[in-house]
Amino acid sequence: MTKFAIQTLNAISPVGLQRLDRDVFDVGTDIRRPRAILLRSADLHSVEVPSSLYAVARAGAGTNNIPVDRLAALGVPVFNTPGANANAVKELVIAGMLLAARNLYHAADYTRDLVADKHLSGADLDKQVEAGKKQFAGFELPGKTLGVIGLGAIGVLVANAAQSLGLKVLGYDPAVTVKSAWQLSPQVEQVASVEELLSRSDMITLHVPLVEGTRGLINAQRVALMPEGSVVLNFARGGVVDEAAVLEALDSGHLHAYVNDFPSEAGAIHPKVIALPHLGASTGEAEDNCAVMAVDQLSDYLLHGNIRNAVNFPEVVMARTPGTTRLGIFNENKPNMIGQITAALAEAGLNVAEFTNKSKGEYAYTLVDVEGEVKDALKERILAIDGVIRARKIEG
Ligand SMILES: NC(=O)C1=CN([C@@H]2O[C@H](COP(=O)(O)OP(=O)(O)OC[C@H]3O[C@@H](n4cnc5c(N)ncnc54)[C@H](O)[C@@H]3O)[C@@H](O)[C@H]2O)C=CC1
Ligand SMILES: O=C(O)C(=O)COP(=O)(O)O
Repeated sequence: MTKFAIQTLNAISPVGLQRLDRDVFDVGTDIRRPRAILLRSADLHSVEVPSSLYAVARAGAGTNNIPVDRLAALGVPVFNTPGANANAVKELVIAGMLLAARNLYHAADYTRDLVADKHLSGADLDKQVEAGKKQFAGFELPGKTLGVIGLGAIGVLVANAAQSLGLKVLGYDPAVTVKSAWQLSPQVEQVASVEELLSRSDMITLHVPLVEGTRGLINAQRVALMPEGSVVLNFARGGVVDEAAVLEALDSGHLHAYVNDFPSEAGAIHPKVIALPHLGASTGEAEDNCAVMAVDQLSDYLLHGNIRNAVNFPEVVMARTPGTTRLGIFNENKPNMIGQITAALAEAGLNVAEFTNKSKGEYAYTLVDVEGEVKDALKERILAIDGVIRARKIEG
């Protein structure tokens, strides 16, 4: 059997990689015609998609670094790992709230300077510590209001944690899932608009994907709605915030701080910005969780054609029927596709043992287990059906 070649474009946790049986998979950075790409934040937009490619797996949540639509049109699923790094981000958001509320970043700089630059020690150091501390006096979290925009895997954890720290929590998500709604603390108040959330929050935190609809979500008009002295936390993506508008509001004193995970040239050196080097998912635990989930989903797809957690195709999982050959077929979501596919199978004299088809947006995916030999001519016949994008024969 030819091995599946998997190219890794970022450091992926060995806890995940070791789940790939090396008798079945070749794994490395230097693979020329990969069947699959396994990555974190590497930018795939500028990379030519190799014709050999069957799948892309993102060990993480955000897929804005991947040409998801272009790959869907080629019948290439893009997997991600929903929730696998959510706790790591939640903890950093809580840390970010405290950094801003207690002015910790500047306070630590102040004490370092007393020793490193001013060379103070002993009683002189104690004196300056006590004299300087008043400029860093902050505020406490209980009683303050946190607005959470995006109540998915991360937003729900942040909302619940903030609630248990004594904050009043407002949430906004126009497409909240049933799963999120079940997990969300009943004390979190859902508001009807971003505007309402902004005008009632002392701090806001963003947990939406970067897509066309969320680019520049926090802009000058919306910043103006926030109360004087409020804080913006952005652990989603840089592009969700119009940073120039936020910097202006920091300069005018309207905003107190901007804590984010996506440094820009202007932001990184601004005195009221705390810019971290994209650390949200950088814990051993999150890296292991994401790698395990990405690897398991990817190998299940390569070996069995099952699709779980693809952002561009529906969830299609079917147990293998012993003694059959499996076909995985991607097609446009339009009428009479199933009829034409099953007609082609019947013409070839093949009996269908199991069949499942699901659609998501513009595309659909079929898994079918057939009894008898699947000849190349049948695959060609299926590929010739108008609207079929890709067909793959998966041996048992
Ligand atoms: N800083 C970091 O290292 C990390 C950043 N992220 C970022 O966080 C994002 C969210 O991650 P998850 O919570 O795991 O994703 P998720 O898919 O579970 O949740 C996203 C939520 O945003 C909602 N949403 C979409 N558009 C919206 C809008 N216009 N207004 C309000 N809500 C909207 C969706 O309905 C969904 O409930 C990722 O897409 C990624 O960009 C994720 C992990 C680590
Ligand atoms: O999962 C995400 O969306 C992240 O932003 C984490 O990115 P990373 O895997 O740390 O490069």
